[in-house]
Amino acid sequence: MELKPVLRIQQLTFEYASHPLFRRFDLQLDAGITWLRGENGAGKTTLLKLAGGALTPHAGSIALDGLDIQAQPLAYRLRCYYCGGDTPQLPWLTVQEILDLHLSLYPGTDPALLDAELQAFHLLHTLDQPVTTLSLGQHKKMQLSLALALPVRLLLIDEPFNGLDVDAVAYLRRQLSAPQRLARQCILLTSHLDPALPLSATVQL
Ligand SMILES: Nc1ncnc2c1ncn2[C@@H]1O[C@H](COP(=O)(O)OP(=O)(O)OP(=O)(O)O)[C@@H](O)[C@H]1O
Repeated sequence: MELKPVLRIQQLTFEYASHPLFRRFDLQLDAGITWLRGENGAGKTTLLKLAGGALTPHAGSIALDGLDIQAQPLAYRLRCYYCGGDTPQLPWLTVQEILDLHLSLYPGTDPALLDAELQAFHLLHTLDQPVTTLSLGQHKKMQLSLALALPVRLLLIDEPFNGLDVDAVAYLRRQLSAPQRLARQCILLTSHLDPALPLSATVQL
């Protein structure tokens, strides 16, 4: 019996006004980690945003476990999380409020697991701070805590190790390499350096 890919991108076309980036682009990913490589400007972040539903394809289809991103956008997005390291989109919220928002957006998340991730990243003392007062590295750690705790099928992580301190890099590497995680999750990550993780595939743009 043929196994269906977790993520299936078919005939994807997307361009910014001045940049045709993807023309009839195909990609199929199974569970495990895929390293997305490419020079600056190749379109790595754009592809993560397309797969995460933050950008809409101009043509073609993207499906996660058979759920089409355009036909079933809510069901699709419940199954994926995009960790982009961007600045906060709701800057008036505290860290705790951002986390609570995600807990309600993603039913089935174990709050104790999220707490454990926050503890491992030394963020528990920041919960009552406005999210804008986090340092860049702390903000990344907050997003990564969510990435590790949310029960999603597809994890999209832009440059996971950029800006992290040495302990956090080691911790993240251990968590991403856990065999139970690799068996159930499809993780697509970008990195200019070898991520030193157990990879299922490498995709060069
Ligand atoms: N909002 C936008 N409007 C217009 N062009 C954009 C926009 N965002 C990105 N681009 C362009 O699209 C191209 C791909 O950008 P993208 O951020 O996806 O590249 P990348 O491979 O992630 O690069 P890097 O390795 O530098 O992070 C670049 O040429 C960039 O200038």
